[in-house]
Formats: sequence, structure tokens, C-alpha cells
Amino acid sequence: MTGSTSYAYLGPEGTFTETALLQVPGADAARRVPASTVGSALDAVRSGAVDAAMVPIENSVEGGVSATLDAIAVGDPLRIVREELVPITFVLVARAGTALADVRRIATHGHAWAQCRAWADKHVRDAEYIPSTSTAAAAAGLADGEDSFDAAICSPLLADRLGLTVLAEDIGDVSDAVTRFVLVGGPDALTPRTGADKTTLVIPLPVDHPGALMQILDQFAARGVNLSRIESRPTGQFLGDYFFSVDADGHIEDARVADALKGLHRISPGLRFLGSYARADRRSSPIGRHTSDAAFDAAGAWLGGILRGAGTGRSEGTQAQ
Ligand SMILES: O=C(O)C(=O)Cc1ccccc1
Repeated sequence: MTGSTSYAYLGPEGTFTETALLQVPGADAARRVPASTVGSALDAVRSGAVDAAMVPIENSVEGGVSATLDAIAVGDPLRIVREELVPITFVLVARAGTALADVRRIATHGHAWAQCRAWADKHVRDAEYIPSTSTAAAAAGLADGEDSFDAAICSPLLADRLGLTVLAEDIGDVSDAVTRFVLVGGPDALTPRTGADKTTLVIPLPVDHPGALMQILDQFAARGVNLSRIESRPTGQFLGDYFFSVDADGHIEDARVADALKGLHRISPGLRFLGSYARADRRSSPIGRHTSDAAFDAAGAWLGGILRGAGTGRSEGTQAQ
């Protein structure tokens, strides 16, 4: 994307999501629009108010970010064009004069709280958790004199920027926690294949279809496509109605991925393709000889030969690899 690209992100300034956005080349010079929820950041893309939105999707401790998985699965289609990984460290902050022993109510984002639970159990056992739309909204509230909580969990950088007192450092339960963020663009975005790609899908589970999950998984297994994340989420329509949110290794232009998508579409016609994009870690997974593009091409040529020869009395006459 160019320097004139505009981006929404889960704000306000100082969120981990903003850090992820600033990792995108050119984003520091671009128009950046903070949104108060993931849903409103994505809607800004849908309405054309911005070109793309950065939102959190998964973290190494808590798993998928439900708000994002749900908001991207329904409504006007969108496409993921890029992913970013951000190492996360948390601090507990308060206004000057507050001591750790005074802390009664702690505001932060749900995923931050979930990642500091063991620390909180040990050090501020009786403190109440106050949900906030983001770590930065909680910290900014403190700095602005908000009195419905007396401490917040946020990034060390923001604590410093807002001049808040750091009561405890590095309070995450897992020291090398990483959150994955995705940059989401309009419905026609398709990023080129790099050879180390990821494809994200939303697969509605067909109702009254015994074995549907097994058949869905088999589409990947039979084509040697590795999955790196699978989560079930309720559609909200009725009890027992679910969709699967899946990340698969590979790009839609890889024959094995395209073939798996065709198989999936036959089982679940409401399948949603959320994009193929370069893996942040640039790692490519090994591809079996029988699931390479060349093997699919050879198979297609073999079948084509048979069909072209049909009725002419010629046999197929090619060798299967
Ligand atoms: O609240 C933030 O700063 C975010 O960007 C969301 C988030 C919260 C906790 C861990 C990773 C991302």
C-alpha cells in the first residue's frame, strides 16, 4: 500500500494494535484513524472511510480474539492482506501517589487481563477487573482523572508517554507472549503468492450433516494442507449453530489449497475466503511430492488427455507420477 493509504486500528493511540500498524512499511506517514472497537475499525473499511484496518486476531496465551473472529465472519466481505506479530509485555500503572496495596479496581482489555491473571491472583488478589475497550483506553482514562478504577494494565511505552506511575513491571504470566494482528482490506484485495503464505477461512458447519467436521478436515488432510489454527464460534443464530475459523498454510494460488477450497465449498457452500497473505515469520511448510503444483498439473493433464481422447478410440496413455 502507498503513503496515501489510510488505516483504522483498535485505538486510542498507544494500543498494541497501533504498534502492529506501525510495523507496516509507510504506516507511520499514513493517515491513522483510531476506532473504539474492532467492529467499528472493520466497518470503516466496509464504508470506504479508510483503505484497511489493523485488528488483533490471535495471541499465544489466550488463543483467538473472538470479537475479531466474529466481526470478520459476517457482514459485507473483507480480505486479510497482511499479518504482523508483536511481542507483548504488560505493566500495572496508576496515578502518582497510589501504592500497590491501594489498588482495588484494575481496568484493561479482556485479553490483557487474561494474560496477567496469575500475577493478579498473587499480588492484587482482591482487586476487581473493569473491562475496557483497549489497554490504552484504560490507561488514558486514568491519566484523564477517571475515578471508576484506580489502576490499569497497558504497555510500558504508553505508561511512560502518559506519565503514569508504574506499580509493577512485566506482569504477564508468560514472558514471551506474542499477539498476531491482521491488516484487513476491501473484498477484492488479493495479495500475491510468496511461497510462505497463510489462508484464512470461515467455514459454516452444515447442520444435520453427520460427519461434516470430519469431512471438512479431510479436505485439508487429503491435499497435504497444514492447519495452524482452528476454532469454533457460535453463529448466534440458534443453539448448536457454529462456524469454524481456520488458518491453513499456503496460498489460494497453490493448487493443493485451491483444490481443498473447492472440496470445502461442496460440503459448506457458505464458505468464506478471508484472504491469502504472506506469513509474518516467512516460514514455509514442506510440501509432499504428491501435493505439489506439478503433481496437480500432471493429474489435470492426464485427465484432460482421457477426456480429449473420449470417443476417438485412443487410450489415455500417460503415466501417473
Ligand atoms: O488493548 C490493546 O492495546 C490492544 O491492542 C488489544 C490487545 C490487548 C491485549 C493484548 C494484545 C492486544
